[in-house]
Amino acid sequence: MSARRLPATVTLHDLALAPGGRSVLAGLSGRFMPGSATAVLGPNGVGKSTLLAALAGRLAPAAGRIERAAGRLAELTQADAVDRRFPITLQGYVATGLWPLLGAWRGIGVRERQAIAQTLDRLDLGALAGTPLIDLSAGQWQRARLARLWLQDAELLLLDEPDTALDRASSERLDALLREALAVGRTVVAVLHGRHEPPALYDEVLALQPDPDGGPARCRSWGPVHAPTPTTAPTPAPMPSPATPAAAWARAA
Ligand SMILES: Nc1ncnc2c1ncn2[C@@H]1O[C@H](COP(=O)(O)OP(=O)(O)OP(=O)(O)O)[C@@H](O)[C@H]1O
Repeated sequence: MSARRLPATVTLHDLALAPGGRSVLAGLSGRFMPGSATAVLGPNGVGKSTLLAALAGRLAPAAGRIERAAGRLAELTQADAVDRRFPITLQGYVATGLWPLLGAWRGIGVRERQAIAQTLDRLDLGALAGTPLIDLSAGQWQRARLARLWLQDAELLLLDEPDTALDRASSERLDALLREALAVGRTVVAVLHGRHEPPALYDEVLALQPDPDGGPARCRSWGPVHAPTPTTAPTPAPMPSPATPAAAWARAA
């Protein structure tokens, strides 16, 4: 992964989203900073994937706006959103991740072949390079999708359930890749369905909560996973409310 001069910063300004005309999310304001990994948490149907669709530019805001400063994006949609009956090998599929970098007319050269081979190795897919997509297990397919995402070398990584179907070893490989991306200033936003606490590599949590009156969901909290340690605190005061956004979400669930 190459370092880039133009990191991606994404700012939400009073964002409202209404897929299919249904008001799902409203009043969302905040910023995803370069080098940060944000976990988007919240109960089923609250609008996590909808938010990701908007960040990816697949869904226009119903109100407010999304400001994206520089950088390219790569997106991992939910696993079942892609039809893999298309007759192509795993390697051929992963190689399509290079299209945004190569443009329509440049062919794949030696350097690109090396990048593909290295990426397949990093996700333990080298032995499966010639396998048709349809023959992959769920976990192998998820790793193939991650390999394609990784090859895109994008500044903003949008991930919907990145650890779906991954065993422990594969999850660790994914974490290593994401840590590498964060170390060179990439911005990671991941929807983590059914989780109350994000894995360790996430440093920010955006927790969404449904509206009790049936209106659009809103932001419950958005901030660092670990609250800053006070430098001078002789007597710890009782905490009436949760200390971290993740704790807030866990308490609400
Ligand atoms: N195109 C659409 N038309 C109408 N409603 C939609 C559309 N897309 C999403 N929704 C609705 O928006 C709400 C939020 O869906 P979304 O998939 O974003 O939730 P989620 O938080 O990702 O849920 P889960 O954790 O179950 O995947 C749901 O009620 C869903 O039915």
